[in-house]
Amino acid sequence: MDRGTMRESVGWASRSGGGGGELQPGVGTNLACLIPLSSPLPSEPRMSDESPASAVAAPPRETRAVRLRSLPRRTYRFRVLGMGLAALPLIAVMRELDSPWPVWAWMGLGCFLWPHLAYLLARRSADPFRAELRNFVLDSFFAGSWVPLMHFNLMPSVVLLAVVSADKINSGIRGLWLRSLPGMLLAIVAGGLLTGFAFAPVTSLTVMMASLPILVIHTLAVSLSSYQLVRRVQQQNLLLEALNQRDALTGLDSRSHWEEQSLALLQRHQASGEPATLMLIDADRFKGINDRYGHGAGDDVLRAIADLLRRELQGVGHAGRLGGDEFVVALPAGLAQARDVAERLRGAVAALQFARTPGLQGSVSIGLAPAPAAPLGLREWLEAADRALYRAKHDGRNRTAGSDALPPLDA
Ligand SMILES: Nc1nc2c(ncn2[C@@H]2O[C@H](COP(=O)(O)OP(=O)(O)OP(=O)(O)O)[C@@H](O)[C@H]2O)c(=O)[nH]1
Repeated sequence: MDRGTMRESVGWASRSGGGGGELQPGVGTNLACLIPLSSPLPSEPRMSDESPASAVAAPPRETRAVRLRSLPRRTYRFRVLGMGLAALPLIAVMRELDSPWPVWAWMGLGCFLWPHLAYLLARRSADPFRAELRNFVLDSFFAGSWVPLMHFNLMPSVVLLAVVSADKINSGIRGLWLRSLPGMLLAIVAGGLLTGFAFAPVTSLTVMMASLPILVIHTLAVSLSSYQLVRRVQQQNLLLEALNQRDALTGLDSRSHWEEQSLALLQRHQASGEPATLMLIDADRFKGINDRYGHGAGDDVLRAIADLLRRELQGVGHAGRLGGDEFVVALPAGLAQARDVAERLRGAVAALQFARTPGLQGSVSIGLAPAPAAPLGLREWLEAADRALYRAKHDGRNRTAGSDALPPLDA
């Protein structure tokens, strides 16, 4: 390995390089879905690709498939409820207008039949998610058509249009609101032509009362769903943060988390003289272990080294995996104490036995460097430890060496 190659990125880049959404619609509060769905709806694949959240691992295919299949079922009861509530102001206005039977039939179709029909259509579709999107657009069409049929009665018209629009936006599905707009406008114009654009905007107290349930329940449902979404995002952020701080294979600090912790130690050292030594640990001839015993056995060795590190450190210092077969520890200790720790660790690694891989033996080389004085930083500290590690490798491996500013340590 070329130890002369210094690393980048806060001073370093891993030598071996190893070790290293979609926008989830938050709610189904469509007029058809007044109550938030218990879990986020899956979004369209194309949309998810564009979303910044797609950087986060997408759910496994099976989970997505199950969600897609279950979407119509989850939407169904909310569509039944939402359309049912919309029927209240509609009936109140139609009674006042003494509407003809086709208007009643249209209301009955939209409010009471459509939710069941939509469910059947989506369930029978080869692509239930897209079928549900079409259903959402048709929900808007119904809402739009009811406005002229109510002769533009102000309060229920505004409530229905606002609710149905808010639901599209609130669904989190990009473009859904815009896509449903033409259908809604078309329905308003078509209904207007049928009624001769009859205009009676004054809302009676009865109609106002009948409009309240959908208004109140919708507002509460949107608030609740937003609350749930925010909570879920908060929890996922915490989870992501925790994952970012850990190396997946060994459970030690991830590189970035280790850098944060160690920088703090270095700063304390430079501010108050707190002792600090860096320990850079590299598995010897690790490529050979992989080649001979397989990557699984190599992983076992890395995990075992990490376990020994944890046991040795007992929570003192910051141990991380820089990447590949390289570990690093920032110890709040002087060089002599750090050397003791390093030697114990080295001996323990050399004595490792692997039940699953008899004959497998590992060893590590370790470079030590005391913390540099200001203004030198983490980069320089790591470089000093890297030079020491280079010497340990060069002198035959399975040994500990001090940085070039120090007298060499015995193996
Ligand atoms: N099993 C396993 N191998 C890894 C992992 N990450 C990197 N490696 C391998 O670790 C090896 C590291 O080899 P090098 O550091 O280049 O050299 P080496 O064989 O250890 O030799 P010296 O360090 O000079 O003693 C490479 O073959 C990588 O493919 C990992 O997470 N698991």
